[in-house]
Order: sequence, then structure tokens, then C-alpha cells
Amino acid sequence: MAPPHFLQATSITKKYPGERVSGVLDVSITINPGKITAIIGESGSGKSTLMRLLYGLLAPDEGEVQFKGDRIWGPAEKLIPGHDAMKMVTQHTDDLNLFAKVWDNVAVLLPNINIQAKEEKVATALSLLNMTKLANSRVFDLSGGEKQRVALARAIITRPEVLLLDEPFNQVDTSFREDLQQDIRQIVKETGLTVIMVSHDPSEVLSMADELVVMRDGKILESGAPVGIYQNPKHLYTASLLANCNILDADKAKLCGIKLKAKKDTAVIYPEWITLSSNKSSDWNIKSILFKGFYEDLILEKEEVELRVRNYATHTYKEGDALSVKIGKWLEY
Ligand SMILES: Nc1ncnc2c1ncn2[C@@H]1O[C@H](COP(=O)(O)OP(=O)(O)OP(=O)(O)O)[C@@H](O)[C@H]1O
Repeated sequence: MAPPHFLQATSITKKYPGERVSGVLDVSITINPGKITAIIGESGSGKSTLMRLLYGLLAPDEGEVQFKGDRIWGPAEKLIPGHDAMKMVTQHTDDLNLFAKVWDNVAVLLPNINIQAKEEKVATALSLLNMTKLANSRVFDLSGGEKQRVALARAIITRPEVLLLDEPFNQVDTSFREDLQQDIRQIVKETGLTVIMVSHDPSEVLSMADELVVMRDGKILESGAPVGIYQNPKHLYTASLLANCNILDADKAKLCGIKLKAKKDTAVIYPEWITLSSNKSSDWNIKSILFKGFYEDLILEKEEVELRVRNYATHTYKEGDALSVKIGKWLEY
């Protein structure tokens, strides 16, 4: 007999009461150990509900979740809801003791049986999250990003097999966010931890995930490696979640020199798939320039069509300039 999957949901449905059908509908998913699985989808698509079902904070109406071959019990069947081998971190760090030191906030979760082993474990958890220097600071005095690191250290100190992250970096500045993302990737690499995360941020899921799961209306629309899903999304919905793409109907596509195949009515072009040049036949005009730091997005217009084009050579053009475009790749739906 084949060994059981690490964490697996089979045809799970969780419907919330109300006029609208909502929740999670007939979802099957396999989570691989030692990997980061990221769930992305528009608001209300069922991401958090799926995560809670995997953790056992909610029980499915139909179907089953299994961890290493054993059924995950729902909240009605367990004194402390949630699976013992898993820990969840959300954007709220409410369970921290603000007036205690960082060290004590983490250490309190371990028993006092072997003090030396306990100290070593706390030191390791703080070091993995780059919090060693702040071990003796009061949590009250920390920034939002640092508090989030304490919450993560608390989550990993008991060595869970699965860490569930529900938008944990929402309150954290962009620069701190990237450091935290890297630290989590490093922890996964060093410890073999399995991470399941929910996020709204495409750059976050694309850079962190080994496996990307796209949800819509309570269902999984597609899943796979981030690069494949980004470059060749099966659905227009996925493309528009992951990229600031140009979506053109057949007429507008024609104006861009694209003839859609039979049964296709929409062309999708990512801004970075378009190259620019300036020559005599330039027939696009720059309507506006959105400066983004190391690149800019140019909004070009021709007749009724607007195109967003990424330009890494910033300050090369100004509004009103005429340009030619070459579309290197597009997707058809
Ligand atoms: N306790 C509840 N009672 C009734 N409806 C709920 C409940 N929790 C979630 N829902 C509904 O179920 C659907 C899925 O919610 P869920 O929170 O799982 O989505 P989500 O993708 O995580 O959304 P968001 O990104 O906004 O957090 C939504 O339509 C939501 O309104």
C-alpha cells in the first residue's frame, strides 16, 4: 500500500449559512512536506476557510482532511481546536505579553524540565528569526515587524511540523517584509518545516512559494510551480491576480497587431512582454508615466487602446512622446 500523503484534503466542502453560497466547495489538495504552499485568490474566494479546515479550526460539512493518514478532528471533537503538529500565525499578534521580554514570550511555551535544553531552543528560535539582539527588550517597545518575528519565534519554538501563515506580513513595512520572507524560506530550508500561507500580495507568493494554489469562488482553479503559473496561467483570473496585465478584446488586440485564434476573445499582455522603440512609424503616445523606483510603467495610447509597458531605463521618455511597440508574447482566452 502506498504511504499516506503528508497533509491531504479530499473533496472537502464547508458552506456558510446565508443567501449566497460561500465557503469552500469540493476542494481536494495535497500539501507536500518541507515546502511552502501559497494560497492566493480574490477577497472572499475561500483562502482562510481552506486554511482553517486544514488546521482543524473548522470541520468540513463533507469530505475529510488527513495528516499522515489520520483524520484531522474538528473543533467539536477536540478540547483545544487545531492540530497539535501545526501552528498558525496571523497578522494579529494579540497573544504576546507586551510587558514581558522577548525571551520570556518565547520561553514560556516550553516546559521547565531541562533548563539548559530550553535555553538552547529559545536561542535557536530567536536566532532563526534574527531576534537575538532584542531578546531582552520588552515586546511593548518593538516595531510591528519585530513583534511579528516574536510571534513567529513562538510558533516555531515547539517544533511544529506545519506552520500556517494567514496574511502574517500585512502590518509589516515592505523592507521588513522581504527580510521576513527570506528568513521564513531559510527556516524551511534549514529545518524542513512545511509552510502553508495565504496572501493577497502577488510578489510575496511568487517569491516565497514552491507551490501556488489559486482559488476562486471556494474552488481551486489551478495550482503548480509559481514560474509556470505566472508565465502561462490557464485562466484570465489568475493572470489578473498575479500581474498588472493588459486585457484586450479582439478589436483592441487587432489594433496591437494581434489576431486571436478561433474561439478566443481576449488577449492578455504583461507589461514586461512589450518592448519599445522610437522611430518614424511610431504610432503610440505616452499618456502617463508611473515612476516605480528602479523601473517605470508607461501608459501608452493609440485610438481607443491603452497599453501598460514596463520600462527599466527610467527617465528615457516624457509624456507625449511617440513610440513603437513590439509585443513579444501574449496569452489568449
Ligand atoms: N463565519 C462566517 N460566516 C458566514 N460567512 C463566512 C464566514 N467566514 C467566511 N465567510 C464567507 O465565506 C467566503 C470565504 O471567506 P474566506 O474568509 O475564506 O475568504 P478569503 O479568500 O480568505 O477572503 P479574504 O481575502 O477577504 O480574507 C466569503 O464570502 C465570506 O464572506
